[in-house]
Order: sequence, then structure tokens, then C-alpha cells
Amino acid sequence: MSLTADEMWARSSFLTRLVASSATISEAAGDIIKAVMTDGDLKVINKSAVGQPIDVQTEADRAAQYIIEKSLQLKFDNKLTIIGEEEVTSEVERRESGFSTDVLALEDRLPAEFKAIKPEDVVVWVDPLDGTSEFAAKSRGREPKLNQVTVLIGIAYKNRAIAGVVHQPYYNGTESRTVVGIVNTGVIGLNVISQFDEKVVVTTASHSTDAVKKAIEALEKANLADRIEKVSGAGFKVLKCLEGATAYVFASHGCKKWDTCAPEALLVAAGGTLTDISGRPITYAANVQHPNTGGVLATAPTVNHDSYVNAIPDDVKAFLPETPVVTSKQ
Ligand SMILES: Nc1ncnc2c1ncn2[C@@H]1O[C@H](COP(=O)(O)O)[C@@H](OP(=O)(O)O)[C@H]1O
Ligand SMILES: [Mg+2]
Ligand SMILES: [Mg+2]
Ligand SMILES: [Mg+2]
Repeated sequence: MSLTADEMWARSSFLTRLVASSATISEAAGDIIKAVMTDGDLKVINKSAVGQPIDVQTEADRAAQYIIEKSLQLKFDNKLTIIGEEEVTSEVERRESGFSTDVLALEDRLPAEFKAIKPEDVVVWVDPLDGTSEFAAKSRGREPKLNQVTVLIGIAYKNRAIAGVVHQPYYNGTESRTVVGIVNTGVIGLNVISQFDEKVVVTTASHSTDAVKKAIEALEKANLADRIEKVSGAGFKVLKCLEGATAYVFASHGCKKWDTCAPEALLVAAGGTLTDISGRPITYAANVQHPNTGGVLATAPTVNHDSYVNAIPDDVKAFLPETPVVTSKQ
């Protein structure tokens, strides 16, 4: 006899409940992102300091951050440590209390260690809108590639990314999809491709630097990159690695922990790897500095991660040190 949704919730551990709620909340955030786009006034601001490269934020980033944090804290009695890209400023009335029964169905496969996780053991990393440069492309006179926009909710335990929700509000035009992964448990919402006719390497479309270019050139020389695709968003680039690309390479410190936590967990759950550019694991402790100072290197399932790490030139690696863990608030 099959269980009702409420019965599935009642028998589930905290982690499965958190991921199931995050999946549905990411979809509510996706609705809000689409509503802002339909409204047409993105209220774009530039977050970067004077003299620094442009770093845009829109009303959709702010409103999506708000609904994600408020809904998660309401559902879990304000017990969560949440670190988000944006401040919780743009008020939205809606609270999402739903959850995904597809995710709750993963409970039976959850490792015993994960079943024992409590709210105080996790850090939730939220990027309410990843790929803002695409979302706001019209403000710079360009048509946006909206399928590159994602909502990212990542869960870290013992400093490692263990579960991730990647929601694509415009997966197929206006149709959305939600992809979820829990490490050592499973992936839902996407068919993972792990055989490759050519080596496609994805990298940034909007934040290139000399080091980013140098790393890509080195991979081309080592026959590890037959074709380069420049696309936006860390979430979208990792989805690419699950659907035919071989690697995601970003030799820059601009990407943050909320960009990589959910994608990393999803990729690892599918059998892939995500580290910094030197092959070091990325730490998601609550007191870690937010920038991924060591860069990002992700490889698809079945790809030899070390071969990519080894091909990155030493001077590029030296320029991208491991992220320090700090004790003071940043
Ligand atoms: N130099 C930089 N300054 C600010 N953000 C950067 C950056 N380089 C990368 N990022 C962030 O990393 C994510 C992926 O970047 P890219 O699309 O260039 O690969 C984006 O997240 P957001 O869109 O959530 O801000 C982007 O803002
Ligand atoms: Mg941003
Ligand atoms: Mg981002
Ligand atoms: Mg963002």
C-alpha cells in the first residue's frame, strides 16, 4: 500500500525533509523570478565597488532570496543557518510550505549517517538567482538566454556539500524543471550522460580574465578540450556537465560558495567531481570566506578529474590559493 504525502513526511529524517522542502521552495522562487521578468521592470543595481567589474542584482534576485529564506525558516522553526548571496530585503507575501514527495522517496536510500543529521549540523547556501548576467541581459541591449538561469539551494554537513537543489525556471522556454541530488543516495529530475563523443569544456560567458583564458588554452593543448562553450551561471554549467559536457573550468576567484554548494552536491551524487582549480576540496563551513579563491574545476561522471587538474599551469594555480576559514564575520 502506498503512503500519503503526510505519512511520507512523518517517517522521513530531517535531511530528506529539508531537501524535499527546498525543492518546492526553489520552484516558488522560480515563479517569482518569472513574474519579475513578465512585469518587465527588473530594477537592476550594480553591487560592485567603484572601479571593480560590474556585478548586477535585480528585483528577482532580492525577492527570490526573501521567499527562500523566510519559507525555509518558517518550515524548520528558525533553526537553520542560511547563507545567501543577497540580503533579505525585498518583501514577498507568499510563503511556500510544500515539499516534493519524489525527494521524500529517497529516504530509504539515505545513508545512516545522514539520517542522524540535525538542523544545527547543516549550513544552507542559497543563490536565489544564478546567472543574473543572462537574466538582466536586456538592460545591456542583449536578448537573455533564460535557460541559463537557475535557483540554487545547497546543503553542507561537516564542511562538505551533501545535497543540492538546482531549479531551472526556464528549462524549455517557459517550462521549468527541478533537479535534486543527495550524495551517496541519488539524483532525480535529469538523465545523467556519462559517455562523450567529444570533450566539451564549459566556462564563463561574462567573467573572463587572463587566468581563465590561460587555463582553457592549457586544456586545449593537453587534448582535454575539443570545444569550448561560454555560458552563464555555475548551476547551468554543472547541469551541462551532467548532460554531455566533460568539464567546467573557471580559473578565477569571482565565484562564491553559494554558486558551487548545490551544483557540487548534485554532481557528486551523480558520480562527478567538483574541486578548486588545484584539485583541493571546497569547504562550506559557516565561517569560511565566501569567494572560491581557488577557482572551480568540475568534471562529469567517468571523466578523470586529476587529468584536468594536472593540465592547469602552475602559475595559474599559484594565483588561486585555497580559501581561508575565518573566525570573524565578513
Ligand atoms: N568576477 C566576478 N564578480 C562577481 N561575481 C562573479 C565573478 N565571477 C563569477 N561570479 C559569479 O559566479 C556565478 C557564475 O558566473 P559566470 O556566469 O560568469 O560563470 C555568477 O553568479 P550570480 O549570477 O548568481 O551572481 C557570477 O556572479
Ligand atoms: Mg550575483
Ligand atoms: Mg551565482
Ligand atoms: Mg545569484
